[in-house]
Amino acid sequence: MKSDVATGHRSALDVLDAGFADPDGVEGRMRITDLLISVPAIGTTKLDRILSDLRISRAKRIGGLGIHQRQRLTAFLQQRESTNRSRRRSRLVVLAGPTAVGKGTVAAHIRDNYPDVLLSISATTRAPRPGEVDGVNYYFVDDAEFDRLIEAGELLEHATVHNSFRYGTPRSPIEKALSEGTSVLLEIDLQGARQVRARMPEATLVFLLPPSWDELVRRLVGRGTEDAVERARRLDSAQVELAAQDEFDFRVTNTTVGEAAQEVVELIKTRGRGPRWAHPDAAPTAANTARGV
Ligand SMILES: Nc1nc2c(ncn2[C@@H]2O[C@H](COP(=O)(O)OP(=O)(O)O)[C@@H](O)[C@H]2O)c(=O)[nH]1
Ligand SMILES: Nc1ncnc2c1ncn2[C@@H]1O[C@H](COP(=O)(O)OP(=O)(O)O)[C@@H](O)[C@H]1O
Repeated sequence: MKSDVATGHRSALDVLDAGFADPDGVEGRMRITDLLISVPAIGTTKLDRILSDLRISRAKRIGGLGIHQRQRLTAFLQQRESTNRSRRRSRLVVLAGPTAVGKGTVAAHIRDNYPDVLLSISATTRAPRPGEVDGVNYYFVDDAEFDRLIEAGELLEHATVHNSFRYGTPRSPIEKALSEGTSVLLEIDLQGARQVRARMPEATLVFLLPPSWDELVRRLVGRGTEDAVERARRLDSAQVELAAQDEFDFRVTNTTVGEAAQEVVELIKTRGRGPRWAHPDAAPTAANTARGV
């Protein structure tokens, strides 16, 4: 664990400024090596490389730096602080759950009402439905293009869903958004959620639950997009999918779309990671954990 005794809980930039202002004071006499080692994620290995890049010798103290060395060190620490700030703010959140629970509906509500969250647009080999727009709902591609995306490493995850078409998450828009401090929501199936967990353990996984089994069946029938045989098949997989809910960090019940969307957005904005690391208050509450499903 890093000790911040040397910097007294202040940021390294504050200590640097104090050292420049008073070269003979405590900060001015502080060694550059001690200052840099107090910065999170800088260890002895990185230290030498950073000092060499900044063209500062190990023996230097803050007060003894030349003007150009000061400028280079200040720019380096500013850049580091701003990168850390954006990393802290942005989250990758995966929303999954059984068929017809309302994943698409809740995700669309978030896209339309919370513009600061980026809803990832998947690539798929299925044909567009009436009203669906390429590049808005999905990137509609053929099998050859899907193979190319996989081979080029352009998909963060991909899976064949409901035994029929292939779906995958384009990697680069997500990496760009996260590096700019924008949170990203993926609405994907269970296989995809597991792949994301394996590849990006820092992602937050949210499982959307129906208020009851009967309501799930009503929604599937009410949507009217599958025939009776396909509905029966999907309900079988829904049983299997519901059994996986404990793999997820949080569970949100989709009783009303607006409230479920709001709960997901609150998880995006306030929870960095799952309960393994989060504050105890972050544990799912009785209110958002469905019973008897
Ligand atoms: N693994 C994975 N699943 C996805 C992706 N995009 C969508 N899905 C899932 O594919 C399933 C089918 O979605 P869709 O074609 O919109 O059909 P619908 O759910 O029957 O309306 C849903 O369970 C989505 O969560 C993706 O990029 N990766
Ligand atoms: N909170 C809700 N209350 C009532 N109906 C809902 C709710 N959320 C979604 N639905 C309806 O349930 C059906 C399935 O939703 P959909 O978003 O297509 O599910 P999924 O993407 O999980 O397969 C749709 O007809 C949708 O309008």
